[in-house]
Amino acid sequence: MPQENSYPALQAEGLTKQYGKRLALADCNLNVPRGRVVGLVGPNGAGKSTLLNLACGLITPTAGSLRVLGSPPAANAAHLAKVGFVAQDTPVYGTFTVADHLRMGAKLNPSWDQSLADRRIAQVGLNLKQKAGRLSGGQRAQLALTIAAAKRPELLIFDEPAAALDPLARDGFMQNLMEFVAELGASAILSSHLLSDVERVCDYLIVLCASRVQVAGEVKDLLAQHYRLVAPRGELDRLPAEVEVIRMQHTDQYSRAVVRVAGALPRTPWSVEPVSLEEMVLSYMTRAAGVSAGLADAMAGEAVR
Ligand SMILES: Nc1ncnc2c1ncn2[C@@H]1O[C@H](COP(=O)(O)OP(=O)(O)OP(=O)(O)O)[C@@H](O)[C@H]1O
Repeated sequence: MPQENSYPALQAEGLTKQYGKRLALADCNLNVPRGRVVGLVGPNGAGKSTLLNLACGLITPTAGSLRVLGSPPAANAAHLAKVGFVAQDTPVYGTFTVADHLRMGAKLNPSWDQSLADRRIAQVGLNLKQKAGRLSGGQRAQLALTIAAAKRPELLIFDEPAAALDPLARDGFMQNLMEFVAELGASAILSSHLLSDVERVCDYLIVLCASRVQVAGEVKDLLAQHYRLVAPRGELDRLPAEVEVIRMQHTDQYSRAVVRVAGALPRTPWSVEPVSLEEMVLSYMTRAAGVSAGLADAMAGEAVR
């Protein structure tokens, strides 16, 4: 039997979720190691919340399997204590004070760390006597993060944690999140539309589009495997088989391709440039959306360099 610590944070095989006839997640395979901060990105309706809700055991799969920290989601009380979840709307009890929330957290969680909770509440300047219903969106998010972290979970799951926050509050929230993860020695998964946040805090990436995992892996490995090729128009039409074209764009004179190569890029006479995380993610999203790159670029008024 492998040691419990050797289990991945998240392992999905053929994971599928349908709501009635609507397919929200289709045949997803994932193997996310522990100790990572995972960015889950994808357009609206891609299936991100569905995947996170499955991981928390709030909903069950239609087919396939999912293991979280080596067990089925929410397998038992001990497993529930290992996972901290902050839902999309950072729900709090409006008539409860901040102190009430901490007391409730302490009662419900056997591994509750009161000193961590007190310290964080003081750091982010929350008033213990204030009713949670009167907190701003950013303060609510900080309270929800504090409660999730004071459980001292092994895995923190956030569904768009910073969506409602202004840039300054978001910056502080992301900083706090990184500190928590480092302090707890935990793994974290956060869904986000904000690729700059993902770039800043995540070392593992999952791109989910049209209900399917388009690409997943360590950010540094993915960035090392993707390139932008620029060549006279038409010259990129016959690339070697080991070069996977993720996105191709054309102008009258030039072609530009974002490609993935598992090993070394074969020698080419063309311009080879690194891609940013944003360009890589957008390339997968465009491919998944089945949008003709030329049409999309024409609509966006984008010029090929
Ligand atoms: N409870 C539900 N009942 C029926 N359909 C649902 C339900 N929840 C989600 N869906 C559908 O499943 C698909 C995936 O939704 P999901 O909320 O997982 O996407 P998402 O990537 O989190 O989107 P967003 O970025 O907009 O939050 C969508 O088509 C959505 O309409």
